[in-house]
Formats: sequence, C-alpha cells, structure tokens
Amino acid sequence: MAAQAGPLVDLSIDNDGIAILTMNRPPVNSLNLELLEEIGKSLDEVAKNKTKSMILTSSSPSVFSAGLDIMEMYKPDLKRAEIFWTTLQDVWIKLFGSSYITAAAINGHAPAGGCLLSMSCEYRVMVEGKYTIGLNETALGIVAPTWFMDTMCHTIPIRQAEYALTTARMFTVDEALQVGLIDESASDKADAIDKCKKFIRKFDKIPSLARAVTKQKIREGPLVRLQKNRQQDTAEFLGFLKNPKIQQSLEMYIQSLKQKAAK
Ligand SMILES: CCCCCC/C=C/CC(=O)SCCNC(=O)CCNC(=O)[C@H](O)C(C)(C)COP(=O)(O)OP(=O)(O)OC[C@H]1O[C@@H](n2cnc3c(N)ncnc32)[C@H](O)[C@@H]1OP(=O)(O)O
Repeated sequence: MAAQAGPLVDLSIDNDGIAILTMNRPPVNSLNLELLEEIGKSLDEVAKNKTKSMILTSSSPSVFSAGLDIMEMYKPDLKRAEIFWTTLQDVWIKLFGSSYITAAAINGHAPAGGCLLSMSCEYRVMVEGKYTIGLNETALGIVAPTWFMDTMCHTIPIRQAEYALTTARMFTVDEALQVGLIDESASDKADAIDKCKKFIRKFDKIPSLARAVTKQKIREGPLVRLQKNRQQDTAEFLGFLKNPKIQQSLEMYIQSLKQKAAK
C-alpha cells in the first residue's frame, strides 16, 4: 500500500459550526492503529469543544473506508494487536455513544469496519455509483464481534441483519436505501454533505440536552454490553488471531486483494 503523506484525518469546523471529520489514509482508508488513534482524538476534540454536530467522510474519490487494515490482523505482533483492538473499541464507544449529532457522508465503498463507522452515526447519505456497503466478515472466514452485529441490528431490521451478516452481503446504494442501511443517496460528495447538514438542521428547534439524552438512552444496550465485556471481547479477538485457520483465511484474502489490484 502507498506510503502516507499528510495528516491521517482532517478536522474542520464550517461556517454553520458543523465539524467535518475527513479520513485521509490513501489509498482506501483502511483502519490501522494510527488512523484509529487520530479518529479517536478528533472525536474527543469535537466533544470537548461542544460542537453540536459532526459529519464523517473521506478524502478518497471512491472509498469511504475499506474497513480494518487486514495487515493489523495478519501474523500480528500481539501487543500491538491488543492496542489496535482496544483503540477500535474506544472509537466505537465515542462515536456510537456521542452526545452531539452525527452523520456520515459515504462517498464510496464502505465494507466491514467502514460500514461500522457509518452505522455508528445517526444518519447516512451515500453517493450514487457502483459502490457497496455492508458487513462482509464471514466472507473472510472471520466473525464480526457482537457490537458490530448490535450496531447493524440498531440500523436495519434484525431479520435483514442476520441474513446480511451470515451471507456477508454487500449492498448496492439502491439496496442499502431499500433496507434502511442508508437514509438517502446523493449525486456527489458535496450533495451528500448538504443532505447531512439538512438532517442536522432538523434539530435546530429541539432542546439539545433532551435530544442527546434520548439518543444515549436508546443506544445504551449495545454500549453497556461492550463496556461490561471489553476484556473478554479483546481476548476473543486475540484468540482469533492465534488460530491458524483464521490466519490462512486472511492470507488467502490478502492474496485475492493483491491479485485484483494488480489487474
Ligand atoms: C480476525 C478476528 C475477528 C476480527 C473481527 C473484525 C472484523 C473485521 C472487520 C474488517 O473491517 S476486515 C476488512 C474487510 N475489508 C474488506 O474486505 C475490503 C477489502 N477491500 C476492497 O474490497 C477494496 O479494496 C475496495 C475497498 C472496494 C476498494 O477497491 P479499489 O479497487 O479502489 O482498491 P484496491 O485496488 O482493491 O486496493 C488498493 C490497495 O489497498 C489494499 N487494501 C484494500 N483493502 C484493504 C484492507 N481492508 N486492509 C489492508 N489493505 C487493503 C489492497 O490490497 C491494495 O493494496 P496494494 O495492492 O496497492 O498494495
């Protein structure tokens, strides 16, 4: 993968006081430890500055995020893998449990961890095109953690979530719209951001504390479940990584990605 030039995330506040958090790890925004750390710091910044809302997007022209960086899981240094996983848990807790308004302008593919980040927001607008979104973990021979599943069940009906998770279903933009995995489609990134802003403006006349507490109460179940089981969840992840069959599946998947990229 190409070397990183420039900061891994850009956090700006626009004229309406809305924070725009742009992931910037070319070529595909795969979530490695460093990118997750930077996303986590930006989310802290948004919370600390009491910014009322945040839009999550990507600097790539065709990928929102390719999900977890598979190289963090393939034959890993186990100490780093543990920090990687707890950082991912932190990012999810901060984003899913945030009190400010969140929306994702999904300007490209959003598989696995990319889908998770967008589902952790309250509203999703995806750019039209040949892009797909979904949790495809079973296709890699791995199992999405319970909190990934909880996040999907919080977004689409549980029957659809079970079917999508077990079949590693990647939804087209139209399919995602139909099932409710995204809320709107957009012609391009600017349109996606505009539509996210329109969603955010819906709260202009709603008292912010009432809105925030309502959001946090409705999201409490999945959050408490992970918070109570963090150590076990991390142990399970590390256990998976030590399993030779999982490593074999990851190796085959990496090879297939490299072959596809070389074509
Ligand atoms: C193990 C225990 C349980 C763990 C539970 C956690 C579960 C996992 C959640 C995850 O997020 S796993 C990651 C799943 N992600 C994917 O399956 C996506 C794979 N990528 C793609 O499908 C495509 O890259 C794309 C996102 C559709 C973009 O396609 P595009 O044609 O634009 O780019 P490519 O040519 O395919 O890729 C460019 C370059 O990036 C490398 N790469 C792609 N995705 C990843 C990734 N997730 N991690 C690391 N590297 C990735 C790809 O190999 C190419 O590399 P080079 O050949 O240029 O070196």
